[in-house]
Order: sequence, then structure tokens, then C-alpha cells
Amino acid sequence: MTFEAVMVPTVIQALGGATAILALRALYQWWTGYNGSGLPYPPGPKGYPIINNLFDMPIEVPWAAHAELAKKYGDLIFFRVFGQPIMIVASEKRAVDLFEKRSTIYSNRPHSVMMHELLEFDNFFGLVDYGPRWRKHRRMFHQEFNHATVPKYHPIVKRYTQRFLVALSDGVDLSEATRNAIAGMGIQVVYGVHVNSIDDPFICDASEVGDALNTAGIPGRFLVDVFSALKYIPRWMPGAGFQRWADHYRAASRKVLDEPFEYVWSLHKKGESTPCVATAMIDRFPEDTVQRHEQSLIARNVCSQTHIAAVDTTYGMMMAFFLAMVLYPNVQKAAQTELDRVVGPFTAPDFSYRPDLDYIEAVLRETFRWHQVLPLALPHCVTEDHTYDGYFIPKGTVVFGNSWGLMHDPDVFPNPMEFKPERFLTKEGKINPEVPEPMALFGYGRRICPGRHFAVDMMYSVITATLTSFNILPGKDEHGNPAKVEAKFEGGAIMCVPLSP
Ligand code: HEM
Repeated sequence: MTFEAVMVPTVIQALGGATAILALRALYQWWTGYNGSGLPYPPGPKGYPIINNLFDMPIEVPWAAHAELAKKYGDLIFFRVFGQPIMIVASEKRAVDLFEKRSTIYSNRPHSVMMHELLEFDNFFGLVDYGPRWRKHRRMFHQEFNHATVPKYHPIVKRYTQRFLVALSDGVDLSEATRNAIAGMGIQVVYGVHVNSIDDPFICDASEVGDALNTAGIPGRFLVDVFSALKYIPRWMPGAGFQRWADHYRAASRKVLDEPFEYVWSLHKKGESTPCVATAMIDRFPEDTVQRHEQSLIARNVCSQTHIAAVDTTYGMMMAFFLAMVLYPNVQKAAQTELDRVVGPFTAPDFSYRPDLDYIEAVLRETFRWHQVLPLALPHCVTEDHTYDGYFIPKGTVVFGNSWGLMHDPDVFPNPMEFKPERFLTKEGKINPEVPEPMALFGYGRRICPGRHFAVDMMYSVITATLTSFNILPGKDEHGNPAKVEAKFEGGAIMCVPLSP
């Protein structure tokens, strides 16, 4: 008997034995829920060995499906897909306990091969580590967009609101006019540049990158996020389309990062720029060359992120407001009556009127509660194993707050599908401080949307100006009658944007 003849069956037997042991181990862990901690994972569907809950993860309207699952499993739902733990936080209490009280371990973003390695998208909201680099970004962003600084952008917001009204009077489609207005405000505030429409290259490029992020952010959209070794597949090979897709959007992302910022910087050097977020940051750059370079990278990031994060989200919320006004004409009438009473007819209210407009405030809050453009917010990732309420939550768990579920919890907001601003008011018509302010649409803990003050101001301006100048009505059908309005949405598994009513 030769050496090979002896060795080959032995190796095959050893491999077979090891595979069998691994399979038995997976089967045992699956059957018993064993995780080595002595505590169970939070409740969730049992799933199957190896693939675990691959077929239990809701794909269609996942936020509503998760809210349904919460009735069975409770307000923490735990899944695993090919071993990757995923947890859904389904109540305000859990959101506060985990995202806020344990924010030191609940503030990372999950690593994605597509997003972070192939698209190289690791700027600001893409930053995985909630560490020193992220904190520098957040601080610079906060400096420009906090509660106290945002009012300095009001003149720009008002100017674009006026343009929006003129566009509507000229017959421009509601959706197009809204997108133009929001994008215009964003670009002017960040880069001090006026753009006429969303066809401007500054806006088109950013929208392209935004679309890529929405696609790459869908869990499981790219196989390379499940089997990371696929990232080594050469571009020429069949099936490597994802590599070419990533190459294209990586280049687009770099363009969005550098081009507008370089343009404004060059204008600023010549004394020809308009004051804006970019120039404010440039003016604060330190003298030291190394620090200056670092600051300039962060500034580019902050500006480009604002641009990408602000437009689709705020536009989507505006569309939700228009849809609600068409579906609930009585609410529209009541809001217009308040504006007439407090501000006077045909006058768009200034920001100074806001504290006196309780019904308008309630309409804003109800819009935030009724619809969320990011119904599952953005994913966070747990950085340490820990135990919570008798459950074991492993390091690396990807955690989604079900904002839609929280805002549609019938115990907190009775008849949640109904658009009813009165739920936020006292009998006397004042804002009721006992009803929780609906903030989940802006996310959680330390990652909560840092642009929320600016977003709310843009919405207040456009909403009040529209209600003052127009009646928002359904379109016409082919017979010239008011069309039946249905709530239709676009966006996929991450974003949910109502189509124009
Ligand atoms: C109504 C409009 C908006 C909504 C609904 C919204 C919602 C969100 C949500 C859900 C997150 C993720 C929070 C989390 O991870 O828990 C987020 C993050 C972010 N938003 Fe907004 N946003 C809006 C407008 C804006 C605007 C106008 C800006 C810029 C001025 C902005 C800038 C950002 C940035 C930079 C992040 C990333 C923060 C980080 O990762 O630390 N957003 N937003």
C-alpha cells in the first residue's frame, strides 16, 4: 500500500468527521438556543440551522411586519441570518434603555463590505466607529446646525419658500416644486450657491450618491455583504457586476465630496463667495498644516453629507404632509383658520409666529408621527456582549429601532393610522405637554439626526406658506373629477416616500 493510498481516505474521513461535528454543533445550538452565556437571546422566530431566520425576516413593508411580530414576541425581537444577530427594538422604553442609557455600546454603525470597503463610504453617517473621528464630524456639524444657529438660515429658507409658491402658481408639479425648494435651500445653506432646479449637476451628483446608498443600505441586497470573500472576485469575471457598480458610485461619491467644496473654496480665496456653512468652516481652519488638512477633510464630509442626508428625507416628509392634507380636508381647513386668525389672511407667517400657532404645531407633530421616511431609522451596531433584562445580546448585533412601530403604537397613539393633530392638543387647543413629542423619525441616542432642527424649520416654512396661499386638493381624473387619492409609496426597504397625491 502506497503513502497516498493510506493518506487520501484518512484526510477524507477527517474532513467528513469535522463537517459532521460542525453540523451537529450548529444543530445543537439551533435546537437549544445555546450561546455560551447561560442566558437566552431575546425572543424571536426559531428559524433553521445554518441559515437561521433567513426566511423569517420580513422583506415587504418590514416596519409594519415587525410591529405585527412584536405582538407575538414582545418589544425586543431577535433574529439571526447565517449567524449574524439582528435585533428590532419595538417600544419607546426599550429604545431609551438601549440607545440612550447604553449609548456607549449602541452607537456604532454595522460594517458592510459593499458600503465601507467597495464604495469606501466611511464619511459621517457611514462612519462605523462611534469614536474620536465621528465625534469631530458630529461637533463640526452641530456647530452649524444646532438649535441656536439654524435661525441664521431663515432668510434663505424664506427665499426658497417664495420661489416654491411662484413655481406652484406657474403650474409646476407639486413634487418637482417641493424637491427644487428643499434642494435649493440645502445647497444655498451649505455652499452658498444658488441652483435653479434639481437638474443642476451639484444636485444630480448628490442624488446619484444618495440612490446608491439607499441601494447598498438594504440588508442582503449584495451577496458580498454575506460572503465577504466575494470582494476579491476580479471585475472581468461573470457575476462581478457588483464590483463595476461599486467602482462607478465610488467615483461619484468622491466627486460629490470634493467638487462643490473645492469650487466654493476657490471662490472664497478670491473673496467672491457667499457666506455659508462651507466658508464658515474654512474660516475656522487652523494654521497648522497637518491639522488644517484634517479639518478640511472633515469639512468636506460634513458638507457633502448634509447635502445627501437632507433632501430626500425632508422632501419625503413634505409629501406626507401634502398627502395628509388631501386625505383630511377638515384638518387643512382648521390649520388655515388658525393662520387667518393669528397671522391674518394671505400673509405667510414668519418664524416668530410659531409659538402662537398651536394647531400648526400639532399638524407638524402629527405629520412626524403619521409617516416616517426612514421607518426603521438607520441601523446601529452593538460593540460589546451584554445582558439586558435577563437576555444575552451579543457583540456585533445589528439593531434597528422600529420608528414606525413606536409611532403607531395604539396604546400611546389611539387609532394610529388616522391623521389627527388634535391628539397633541388640550381641550383648550394648546399643545398638550403630556403627549410625547414624536421624535423617533429622527432616530436614536447619539446618532439621532443632527439636521433635525433645520429640517423642521424648512417644513414649517413650506407648510405654512402653502396653507396660506393654496388649497391642497386631489388631482383630476380623466373625466375632470377629483381623482380618488390612494396613499402610494416609493423607496424600498429603507426609505418610504409618499408619491405626490
Ligand atoms: C425630515 C427630515 C429628516 C429625517 C426624517 C431624518 C432622519 C434621520 C435618521 C432616522 C437618521 C439616523 C439616526 C440614527 O442612526 O439613529 C439621520 C441621520 C442623519 N441625518 Fe437626518 N433626517 C432628516 C433631515 C436631515 C437634514 C436636513 C440633515 C442635514 C442638515 C440631516 C443630516 C443627517 C446626518 C448627517 C445624519 C447622520 C448622523 C450620524 O450618523 O451620526 N438630516 N437622519
